[in-house]
Amino acid sequence: MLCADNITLGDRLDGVSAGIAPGRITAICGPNGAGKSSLLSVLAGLIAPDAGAAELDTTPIADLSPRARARAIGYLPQTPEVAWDVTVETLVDLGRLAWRGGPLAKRRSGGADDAAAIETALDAMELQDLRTRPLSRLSGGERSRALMARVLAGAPQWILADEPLANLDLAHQLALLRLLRREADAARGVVLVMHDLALAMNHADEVLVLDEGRRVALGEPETALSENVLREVWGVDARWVGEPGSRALALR
Ligand SMILES: Nc1ncnc2c1ncn2[C@@H]1O[C@H](COP(=O)(O)OP(=O)(O)OP(=O)(O)O)[C@@H](O)[C@H]1O
Repeated sequence: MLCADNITLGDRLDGVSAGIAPGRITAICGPNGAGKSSLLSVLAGLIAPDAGAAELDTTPIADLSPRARARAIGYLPQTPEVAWDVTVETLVDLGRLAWRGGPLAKRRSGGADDAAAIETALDAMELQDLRTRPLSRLSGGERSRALMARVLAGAPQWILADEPLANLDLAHQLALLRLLRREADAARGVVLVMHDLALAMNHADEVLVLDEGRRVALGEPETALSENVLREVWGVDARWVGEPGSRALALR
């Protein structure tokens, strides 16, 4: 269980509590500036809150060693930028760092587990043809897929991804959603910041809605993203059409 316990962070988050279970896809939704990325960063252990705590299976995330945290939680940032212009396969290889022990020389070249995890991640994100390409010569969506492959290569127990679908075309969006569903079915935790409310409605098991740093709703998509919530939080008058699982938003 990944828990936000009364998290406060400046004027970005105001006493947010939420228990997130593994084996499910949880979407974090809300308007621009609502605090979604801030909460995801706190849950990933990248930002220390001013008050409250993020906990993984009752252990404060701040108490985990960097290596234990990196093995448990894979984090995909919102912006697909990378400091070094490495190749796709080098980037994905970096996702294995937390699994390499021993002296530096050994850490530089991975073993069979590393190689298998890297190949699986490259396959999953359809990056084999681009593996030797430097990141500076990729499109935005390709770079996003490479960053997601780095997360997958680490085989984390939890995947925390900030708008992982934003730069992807429709086919790659659906492929990634299928992959994340398989991860959840394998009892891993999947937490996604999502702006596309129809994708959240149709693919998430649970939705946490934030507004102005506060939790507004947490529950099944049909409840957390009800037409009332859309009106109150987003100020949008819309109705859900279609069947559960294939809902679309119609503006009034
Ligand atoms: N590093 C920072 N220091 C201080 N305030 C920040 C920082 N990053 C973001 N903020 C502010 O905190 C609030 C929440 O930002 P956050 O990025 O968490 O929102 P978000 O819900 O992810 O928004 P978006 O949908 O635009 O990505 C915003 O008002 C933002 O201006």
